[in-house]
Amino acid sequence: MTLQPSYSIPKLPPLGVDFQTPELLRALVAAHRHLAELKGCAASIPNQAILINTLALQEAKASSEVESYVTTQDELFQADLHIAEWVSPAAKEVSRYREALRHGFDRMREQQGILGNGTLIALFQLLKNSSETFRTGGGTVLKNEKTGATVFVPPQDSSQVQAHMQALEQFVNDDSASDLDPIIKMALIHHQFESIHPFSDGNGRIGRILCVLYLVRTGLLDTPVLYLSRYINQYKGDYYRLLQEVRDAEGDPAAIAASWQAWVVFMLNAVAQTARQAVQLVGGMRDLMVETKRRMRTDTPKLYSQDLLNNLFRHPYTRIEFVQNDLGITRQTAARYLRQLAQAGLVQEHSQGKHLYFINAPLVELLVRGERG
Ligand SMILES: Nc1ncnc2c1ncn2[C@@H]1O[C@H](COP(=O)(O)OP(=O)(O)OP(=O)(O)O)[C@@H](O)[C@H]1O
Repeated sequence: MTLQPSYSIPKLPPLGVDFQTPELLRALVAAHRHLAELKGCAASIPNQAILINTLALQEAKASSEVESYVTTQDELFQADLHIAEWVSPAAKEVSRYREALRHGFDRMREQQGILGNGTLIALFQLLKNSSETFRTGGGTVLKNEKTGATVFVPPQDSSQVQAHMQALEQFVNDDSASDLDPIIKMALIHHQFESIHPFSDGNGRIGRILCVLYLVRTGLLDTPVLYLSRYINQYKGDYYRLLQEVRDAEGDPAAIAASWQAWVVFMLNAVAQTARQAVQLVGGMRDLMVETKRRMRTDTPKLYSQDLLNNLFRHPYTRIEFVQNDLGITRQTAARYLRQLAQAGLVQEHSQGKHLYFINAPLVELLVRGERG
C-alpha cells in the first residue's frame, strides 16, 4: 500500500504570515546581536582551524546526542589522536559529523558560497559512510519516539522529493527570492528540509548542519561555530512539537501563521542562546591562548612559536606526530618540545600502552565547562 503524505510542502516563504510581530522582532534583534558578537570574537582567534577542530567537535557531540550517540569528551579527544584502537563507534559517528560539517564549509567556499543539493548529498554520504543519494523508495515516516505512533508522513515519491529539494535549493541560494531576514530564512529552510526528509536517515543532523552553513553563506558567521544542537537537545520536546504544529495547521490560515511564528521564534532563541554560549567559549579560548603564549615566552622561550601554540589549541590532546607535521620538524625535536612543555606544566604527559600523548588541560577544562553551559 502506498503511504499518503500527511502535509503538502509549501512554497517558501509561506504566504500570509507576518514575520514582524513584536515578539519575533525582539527575538530577531537578540539573535543578530549575539551572532555579530560571536563573529567578531571568532575572528580574534589566530587560526580558524582551531575553532573548526574544537568547537565543531562540540557541536558534533551535541548533535549526535540527539540521535543517541553519547560519548565523553575524553573519548572524543582520544579519537582525535587517530589511534585506531581507541575510537569507539559513537566517537566515530561524532567524528564523521564534524568531517561532514567541515566538508560542507570547504565545498561552499570553493563554490563561491553556493550551498547546493550536491553538497547536502556529499554531507549525507560522509555522515552515513554511504553512497546513497535522496530517498528513492517509499515507506519513510516520522514516529513519536515514546508511543511509536506515526506523526508525519513526508513525500514518498522520489520525483516529489527531488522537485521539493530543487525548490529548496533555489530558495537557499537565491537571495532575491525573498527579502526576509536571513535568520528567519534559516528557520524556514530547516523546517522545510525536515518536512521533505530527503534522506533515509541523518535528516536531523544534516538539517542542523544546513542551518549553520546557511549562516556562513549569508555572512552572519565566517566559520561554522554555533552550538545549535545543544539547544535543540535541551528543548527537544518543544522542537518536535513546534515543527509538527506547522504541519498540523494546514488548511487553517490563522493556525498556519501562529505556528510558523512560534517556530521561527524558537529558532531565533536557539541562535541567540547558542551564540551567547559560543561567545563565552571562544572568548575563553582567546584568553587562554594569550595566557599560554605569555607563559611559553617566559618559561620556554626557546620553544615558543605561533605554530606550536596553535597546535596545542587545535588538538586539545596532541601527539608527537602532530607537532612534527604542523611545525615541519623532526620527530626527535617534536618529542623534545612536548617534553619540555610538560616539564614547564604547559601540557600534561600521558601514556597508554605504547602510545604517548599530551593534554592541554586548561583548554579541555574550558570545553567541558562550556558543554555544561
Ligand atoms: N515526532 C516528530 N515530530 C516532528 N519532527 C520530527 C519528529 N521526529 C523526527 N522529526 C524530525 O526528523 C529528524 C530526525 O530525522 P532522522 O532520524 O532522519 O535524522 P537523524 O539525524 O538520524 O536524527 P536526529 O535528529 O535525532 O539526530 C528530527 O531531528 C526532526 O527534525
